Amino acid sequence: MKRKQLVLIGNGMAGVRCIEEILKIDRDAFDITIFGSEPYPNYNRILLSTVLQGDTSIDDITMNDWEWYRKNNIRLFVGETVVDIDKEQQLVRTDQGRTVPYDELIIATGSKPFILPIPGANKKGVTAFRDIKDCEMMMEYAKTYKKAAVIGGGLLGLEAARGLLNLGMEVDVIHIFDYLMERQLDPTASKLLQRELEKQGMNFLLKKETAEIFGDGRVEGVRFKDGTEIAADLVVMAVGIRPNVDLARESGIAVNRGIVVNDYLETSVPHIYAVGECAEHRGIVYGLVAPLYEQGKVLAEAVCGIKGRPYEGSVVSTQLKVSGVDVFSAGEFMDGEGTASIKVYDEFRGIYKKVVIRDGKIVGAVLFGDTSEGRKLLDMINKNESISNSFQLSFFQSTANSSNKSMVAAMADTDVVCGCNGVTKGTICKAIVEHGLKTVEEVRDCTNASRSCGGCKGLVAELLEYTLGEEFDKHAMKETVCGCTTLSRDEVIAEIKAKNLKYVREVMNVLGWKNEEGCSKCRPALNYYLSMLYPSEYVDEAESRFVNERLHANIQADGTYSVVPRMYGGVTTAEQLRKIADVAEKYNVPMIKLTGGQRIDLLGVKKEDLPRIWAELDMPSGYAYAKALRTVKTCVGKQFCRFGTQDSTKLGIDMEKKFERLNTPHKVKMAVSACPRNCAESGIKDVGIVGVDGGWEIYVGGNGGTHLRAGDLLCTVRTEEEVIEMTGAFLQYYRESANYLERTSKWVERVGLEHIREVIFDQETRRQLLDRLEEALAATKDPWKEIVENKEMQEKLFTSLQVKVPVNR
Ligand SMILES: Cc1cc2nc3c(=O)[nH]c(=O)nc-3n(C[C@H](O)[C@H](O)[C@H](O)COP(=O)(O)OP(=O)(O)OC[C@H]3O[C@@H](n4cnc5c(N)ncnc54)[C@H](O)[C@@H]3O)c2cc1C
Ligand SMILES: NC(=O)c1ccc[n+]([C@@H]2O[C@H](COP(=O)([O-])OP(=O)(O)OC[C@H]3O[C@@H](n4cnc5c(N)ncnc54)[C@H](O)[C@@H]3O)[C@@H](O)[C@H]2O)c1
Ligand code: SF4
Ligand code: FES
Repeated sequence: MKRKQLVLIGNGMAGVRCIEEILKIDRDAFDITIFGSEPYPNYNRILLSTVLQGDTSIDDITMNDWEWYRKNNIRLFVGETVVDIDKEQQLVRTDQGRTVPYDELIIATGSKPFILPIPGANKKGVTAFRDIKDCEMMMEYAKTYKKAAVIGGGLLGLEAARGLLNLGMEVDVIHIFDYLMERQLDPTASKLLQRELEKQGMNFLLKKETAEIFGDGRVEGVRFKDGTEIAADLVVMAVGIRPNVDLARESGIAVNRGIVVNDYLETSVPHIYAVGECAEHRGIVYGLVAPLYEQGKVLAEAVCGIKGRPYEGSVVSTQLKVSGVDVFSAGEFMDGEGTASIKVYDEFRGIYKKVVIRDGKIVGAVLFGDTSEGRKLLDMINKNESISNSFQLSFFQSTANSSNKSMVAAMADTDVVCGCNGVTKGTICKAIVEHGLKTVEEVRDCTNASRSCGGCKGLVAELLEYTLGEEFDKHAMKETVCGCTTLSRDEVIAEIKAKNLKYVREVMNVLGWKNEEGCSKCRPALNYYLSMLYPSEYVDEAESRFVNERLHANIQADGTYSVVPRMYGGVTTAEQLRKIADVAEKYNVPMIKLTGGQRIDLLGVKKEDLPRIWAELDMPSGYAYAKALRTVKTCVGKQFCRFGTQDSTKLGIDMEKKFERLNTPHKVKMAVSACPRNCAESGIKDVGIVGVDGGWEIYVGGNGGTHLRAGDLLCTVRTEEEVIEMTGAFLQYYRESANYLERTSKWVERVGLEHIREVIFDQETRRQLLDRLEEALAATKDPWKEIVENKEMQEKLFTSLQVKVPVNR
């Protein structure tokens, strides 16, 4: 039988979850096509706050990697926007001129951030906080600028403000009301929250209405309606969202605030459904994932022809993702006509709890300082439970004893543990026992619990401990390579050595990978570990690499690439500059830019032009895309600078020539300055060299990125040869003992400087490290040259159009 055509518009959290539910019901019912305007596979938008706060990286928030789409035979078009729905012919058209027919169509276009219509709102330096692009822009700005203003003291504004503080900025939060988060908190809880956030370093401007954002081209400040103003280099607008309904409205589908849907998520047009933040159900548009996932479940059944349980609306609860702050809010949290409330306020410990009661039933709650009862309260609201005397007693008692250690034991099987995904204690415990789950990641992959905001991870871990007893510690405390295995990095490496495994697939097969294809986390990691262990015999598996490394160029936001040729020590010649200029002119390169690492970057290059450009440049790859040595930045040094005590340029060039092309767990940046004035910024590099009288200081583990860290002084040596020797031993030890994707800054902190010193100061160990380093260096080749000389590789990599491999910067 011919499969029906299912099209999803919007590759976001709600739409893709609905597709997952459909696949669970009947994986063969549809040919599925998904369009997404953003250039990524489905990612966890919620965790952008965590990315900005520095607790996770953009690379780690992918929810469904490219492989998932491939395995489920889903045609995915990213960076492509649907611009028209022809409901008569049942077709969608995209901005790339593509036309796709549908039998069933799901609209999941989410929301657009609301941008205040005030003068200056389009200035450089003003951003919303909605997607990866916004998040990256803020992280980039924080490297250069100091003062941030966040407009909007709601959930998003406060999470953004915390992130910007973590990035080293001074943050003013501008809020229109006289207390924060008025949509979730009552004034008492809000004031406690404000006090806590002020302690963390936020500054609040309450009851302020923004009139204008001023600045000459770029943002310089914010002016208010009362005539006052503040300075700002970055302005983040977090004043709410608006459902993204233009496409539906223009296509003649009934739209109110959102796309109007019934209890089966059907719109006014047959065969067209809407789900997520773009949908309006019974007059309500939701902006949190829990209700959107509930909608997705009902819609999946409806699309598959099962008219089961209808969607009847949700009671929402929220928690703020700011460390050190526990706030919870659910349902009707403000006192009103016909309600009474119970309040507990422990001013000394900063704990406030309130439940709102109507007709003897709990209809809402606000908790601050101790949110352990949040889930229980939400459950009671959802189940319409009457308030009992025992509840009242426990409500008062738990303030005095707010430990939730024994909480999981006391929970009923029907109690919800993961609010975002609606997963109960009973479901989790059953899955742990039936599937032999041992880690939080395994529980997540099996039940979805903890897959969204991650706020329930602690409870899931406690449930594991409760269910597994002693067995838990052994497994769960260990960081596994990824969810495909229960083995840690060290265990995998030990097994590879012991069993003499030589290929990525072999490792996955022999070590019992749960997902036989692996995932975007483990495949590049295994590829690296194998190349590190067998440098001269291992054949690199390009398909296990991220797209940048596979194509030897950095993919840009618009799908073009950048080309950075190697310029040893940041030194160039007239001849090289002429070649670069010629190439840039011939291939219409839209931007030529100097990088922070003293290189020249040709931006906006078409993929198919890459091999010709490399051939014509005839310069080595600058590895600006790789987990390898990127650049050695140098200061002018004693040759020209009157303060210079050493020849930093020569040493920088020597170091770059020595270590170029060396594969490392993450990118490595170096710098050489010829005196402590440190013009090459040696203090914030993975390896930073500083000239001092009679020698060189070697600093390690510095980082100038999101996690700013000054390098630690490893040692002081006399000669350039010793610098290269110590650096080589340090790099090799890092290669051998760091986790894949662990920067030296994190690695040095994890293993400790003293330990690194003990290892590399020991002469015999150092000699062995250097021998292994030489073996690895001997096996490297310049990748650009290799491709220029190999027509088959050019054909395979640069002329086929669809390369869908993981992106990682
Ligand atoms: C920083 C941040 C933190 C958050 N934290 C939480 C939290 O802690 N808890 C919580 O529950 N919720 C949180 N949210 C809200 C949550 O992320 C959203 O509710 C959820 O992502 C909405 O899912 P959606 O699929 O409806 O929309 P989206 O995830 O926005 O997906 C819609 C997608 O459709 C694409 N699209 C739009 N129009 C078209 C078109 N015409 N053609 C093709 N593609 C199109 C968009 O580009 C977008 O990628 C947070 C949101 C942000 C921004
Ligand atoms: N932890 C979480 O659950 C979480 C975190 C981030 C975002 N989100 C979701 O993302 C969406 C967007 O969040 P949001 O905080 O932007 O929306 P929101 O509507 O919840 O809050 C916006 C806030 O901005 C304030 N505001 C409006 N106009 C203003 C102005 N001119 N000046 C100053 N303040 C003004 C409002 O009073 C309100 O408190 C929401 O759906 C939210 O639920 C949830
Ligand atoms: S670091 Fe010292 S030697 Fe190098 S350029 Fe700066 S002042 Fe001159
Ligand atoms: S509560 Fe958000 S992921 Fe479980």
